Amino acid sequence: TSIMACEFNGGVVIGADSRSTTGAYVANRVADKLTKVTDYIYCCRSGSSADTQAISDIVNYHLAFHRMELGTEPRVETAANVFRELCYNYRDSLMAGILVAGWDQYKGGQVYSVPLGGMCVRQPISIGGSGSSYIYGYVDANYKPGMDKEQCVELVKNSLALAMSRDGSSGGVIRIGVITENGIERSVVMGDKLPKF
Ligand SMILES: C#CCCCC(=O)N[C@@H](Cc1ccccc1)C(=O)N[C@@H](CC(C)C)B(O)O
Repeated sequence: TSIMACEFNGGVVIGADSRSTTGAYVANRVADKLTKVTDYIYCCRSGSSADTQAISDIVNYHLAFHRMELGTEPRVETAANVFRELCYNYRDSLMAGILVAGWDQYKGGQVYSVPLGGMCVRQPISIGGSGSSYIYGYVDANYKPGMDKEQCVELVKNSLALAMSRDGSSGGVIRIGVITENGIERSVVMGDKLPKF
């Protein structure tokens, strides 16, 4: 898996490849790793498909309940803390590297990384999954604070395309999500349209 999330003024851009593997076998070439938590909060999943599906279902349930009690949309930080609580408390039983990203009325666009051990840290830009190993240098060299939505989309597409070209566990299409106060706008970059380097 190759996943990425990037903050911009007014929202976040999330992206993922679409390959699910069992060893070298491609179990699914059109997997959807961008998973809804609330209308304004999504997560990018890497690691065990089963574990990350189970975790995101539980978080979705908790936040739906919290939203009813609260009477307004939950904070992105709250969603990240529910992921962290689960990923930390059951760290010996899980294989889940999750990026939590979304928009709320208090702090706008936010990205929180919840890697394998169950820590939680906010980052303006974050990458994850097996493919991320190949693009740390590219992301460090090309990320600048204060990028707008279009620049973030461009960086996410180029970064994931590079990771997908080198990582055998990543491939397929690039799924993109842009989350703002208006909700999410999804798009897909097909194999023949991937940025070529
Ligand atoms: C059996 C079976 C199907 C296993 C599917 C399955 O979880 N594949 C995993 C790799 C993995 C992990 C842990 C145990 C085994 C196999 C996979 O493709 N993970 C991708 C993300 C998920 C959300 C699709 B990515 O991280 O590469």
